[in-house]
Amino acid sequence: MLEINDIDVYYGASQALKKVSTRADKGKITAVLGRNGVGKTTLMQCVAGHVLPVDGSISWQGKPIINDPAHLRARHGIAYVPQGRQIFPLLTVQENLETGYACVSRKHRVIDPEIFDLFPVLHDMRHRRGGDLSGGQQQQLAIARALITRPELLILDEPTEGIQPSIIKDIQQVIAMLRDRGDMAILLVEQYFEFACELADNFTVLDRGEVVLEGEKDKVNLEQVRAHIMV
Ligand SMILES: Nc1ncnc2c1ncn2[C@@H]1O[C@H](COP(=O)(O)OP(=O)(O)OP(=O)(O)O)[C@@H](O)[C@H]1O
Repeated sequence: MLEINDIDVYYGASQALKKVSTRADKGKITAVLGRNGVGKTTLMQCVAGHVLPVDGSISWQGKPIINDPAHLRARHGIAYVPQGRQIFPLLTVQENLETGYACVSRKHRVIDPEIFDLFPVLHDMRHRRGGDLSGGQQQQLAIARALITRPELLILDEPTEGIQPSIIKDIQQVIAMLRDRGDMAILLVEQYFEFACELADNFTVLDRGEVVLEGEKDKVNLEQVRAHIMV
């Protein structure tokens, strides 16, 4: 579904990604792992359309998208939950969710009750401001906002960062459930090895902008994967 081949990215003279390739398939989770600053977010931003590689290709559902702007990719089913969540603190939970409407046709501009089934706390807090939510609740809101767009590719950039363990478990269950539905590909950036390991079907491990390990979970050496993300 999503295929990334040999992409190179530069920030000025500094090369952030070197010939990076990976893929994401329907009903599967590809975990992108690596230490701080190795290029994980840059890779996600290339898929979402916020960073333009100088070389290589990205195709989504068989079509090249590298020149498509971010809003078009969102309309074509690619949803990005950025690192740090980036919810709107002064908008209510309901209004934050409604910002996702921009990517969908008029008839789909409703909040699917399933979203509140997945995240009941958001229903209870729907009239509260986003900024009043805990970090974990904000992460749930950011994922829910992405789901409003009915994505077929969900990009999650470090969803466990700064979140208390009980909510991490809830988020893990939701991500597993979305995968198991079988109609969505998921790209998951993580530094928390156990979380990634429980969820991943495939791994892509980056180090200094390069893929140093990749493969299906039952074929890669998990201790090697772990070693690459230990500080
Ligand atoms: N906008 C930018 N301008 C210049 N350099 C950048 C920019 N964004 C990222 N970088 C640099 O590119 C490299 C990769 O950064 P990136 O954020 O993609 O890594 P990461 O693996 O996601 O790190 P983290 O886990 O800390 O989020 C780093 O050296 C970073 O300093």
